[in-house]
Amino acid sequence: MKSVALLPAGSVSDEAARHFFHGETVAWKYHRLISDVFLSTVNNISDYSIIPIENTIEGSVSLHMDWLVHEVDLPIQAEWVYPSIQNLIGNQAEFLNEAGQVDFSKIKKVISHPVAMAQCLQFLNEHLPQTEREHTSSTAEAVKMVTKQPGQGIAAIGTLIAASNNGLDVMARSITDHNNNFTRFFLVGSKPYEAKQSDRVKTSILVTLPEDYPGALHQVLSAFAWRRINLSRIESRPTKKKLGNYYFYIEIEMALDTVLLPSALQEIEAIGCQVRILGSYPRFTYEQLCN
Ligand SMILES: O=C(O)C(=O)C[C@]1(C(=O)O)C=C[C@@H](O)C=C1
Repeated sequence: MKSVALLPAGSVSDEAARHFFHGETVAWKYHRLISDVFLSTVNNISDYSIIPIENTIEGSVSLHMDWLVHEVDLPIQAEWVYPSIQNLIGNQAEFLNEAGQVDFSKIKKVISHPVAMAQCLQFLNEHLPQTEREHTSSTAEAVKMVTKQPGQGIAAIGTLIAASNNGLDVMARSITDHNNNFTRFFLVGSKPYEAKQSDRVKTSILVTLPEDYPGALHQVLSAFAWRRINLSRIESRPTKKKLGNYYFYIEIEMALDTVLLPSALQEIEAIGCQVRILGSYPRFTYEQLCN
């Protein structure tokens, strides 16, 4: 049986994990903090960790990217996407007006994970413009905190499962800025994930340029361009060693052992760049996992 570390029960990660591992027997290891999710696999307590890495509305989850790159050396073994559906959750009785309807102006504070909150800004700005906002380590943690502080006027943004697990009401459903809101998850760990196959394979690399000289990034990209290798994402992030020094995180739409890719990477190393392979892994669409 596989053991898998992830954010708490009722988080979006939990929903996404159950969708990905549907039909497999898994021992779930829940952790409050993403650092502990990573460390569980680093310390061989779990086979894999589940990491939310990118969101349609919010973009990269920087804290998680930084852990993946700077703090651990855990290869990416799979990628999948899952819809992030967020809801406004609380004890409805606290916020009713005389007509028996929920009056959002009675809410004193809204709490949630910063990425989840950022996905609901239009709703918050329209319905709760003056309300204090506070961040938590996950959406599940936010919903749990509401039950620990009854009568304080606190509402949380989180999943339907978290509302039902904690006996709370859903006061507004599906409040993200648009409905086509997905989060991309990585499965990381040292064991290859072989239970499901996909014909779509990706490779993630980090490229560090030797120094800041004109055309350096152009040279890197041209190694892929003339070989007609498709890139699906490129992002610069600070190396954290010197202000103004960056590495490039690049996702390539092919497996590492595909004919042209090793020579492209050799060419990039030959111009003085450092290349680190973060993983070559199957990717699964939402629809693929639903079938
Ligand atoms: O807090 C949760 O529910 C999480 O699973 C974390 C997380 C994230 O870090 O991106 C995952 C998906 C949602 O987009 C919002 C938050």
